[in-house]
Amino acid sequence: MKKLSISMIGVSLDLGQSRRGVDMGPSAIRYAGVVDRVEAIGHQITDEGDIHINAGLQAENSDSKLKNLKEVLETNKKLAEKVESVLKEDKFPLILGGDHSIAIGTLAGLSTKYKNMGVIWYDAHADLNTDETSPSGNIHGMPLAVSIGRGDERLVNLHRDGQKIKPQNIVIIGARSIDSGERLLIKELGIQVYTMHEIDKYGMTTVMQKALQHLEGNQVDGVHLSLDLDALDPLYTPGVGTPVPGGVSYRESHLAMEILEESGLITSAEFVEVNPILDERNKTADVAVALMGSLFGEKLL
Ligand SMILES: NC(=[NH2+])NCCC[C@H](N)C(=O)O
Ligand SMILES: [Mn+2]
Ligand SMILES: [Mn+2]
Repeated sequence: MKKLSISMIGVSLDLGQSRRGVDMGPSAIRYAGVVDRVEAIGHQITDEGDIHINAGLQAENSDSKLKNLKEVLETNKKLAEKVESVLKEDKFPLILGGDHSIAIGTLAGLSTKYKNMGVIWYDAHADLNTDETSPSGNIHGMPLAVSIGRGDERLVNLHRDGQKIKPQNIVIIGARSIDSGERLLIKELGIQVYTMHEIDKYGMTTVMQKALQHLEGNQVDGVHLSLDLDALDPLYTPGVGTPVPGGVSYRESHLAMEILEESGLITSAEFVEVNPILDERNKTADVAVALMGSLFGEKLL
């Protein structure tokens, strides 16, 4: 496997959703041993520290359609700049969340280099809501919509104006909680979604192969993995704010990461939604680091 030079960026933001604590995710993932794990495979990794915002505990604005918009914008702007600068040094960006709203900044930063980027969205949710369709007003349910140019223009135009990724370059894997507005958008744009149904029916190997074939068919110039720990069954990852039963297993997730690694297509990754307050003895961060092991080329033999 190719030796990478990885830049790890923590984003301690929990204001894209309503349950506090996911801002401590980067710290939990560090304690779970990410640096040693990745170095043992033979990669070089630099910890760039955290991007954070000093919002105190007051922030949540409960009846807004875009909760904590100001803080989410500010944090994502900083993240997009950081990702852009890491790419200029030819490093592999590895982003630790934080809630999933940080994908807005990640994808904006990545879009400065990759003009036809593929995205694998490994998640129980589609995160395709806009402020108009969201049942919660939580921005962590909106990052994919924002990145294809839908929703509030302050979010859509973050870092660079307009669309950052093409809807046909998105593959969602593991979905099992999709809101009605998201369902309409998926149908309207023909976004590829492999729900739990397809994973159960065809198996993870077939699903991942189809996902990668689809992206290769589109001649993508890079592939970003955005992995929300709630894609896994809460049995394995209890430390997430929006758990949904009936999820992907631990083994299936390792298999998915191994197939991504074998493809050699992944050019950046983020692991989000680890909430240590809701977790059991850092189990969820441990799973995140184990999956990073497989993604970066750890082998059983
Ligand atoms: N990244 C996540 N965990 N997103 C959960 C989104 C839940 C729901 N669809 C919403 O919009 O509020
Ligand atoms: Mn999710
Ligand atoms: Mn998500």
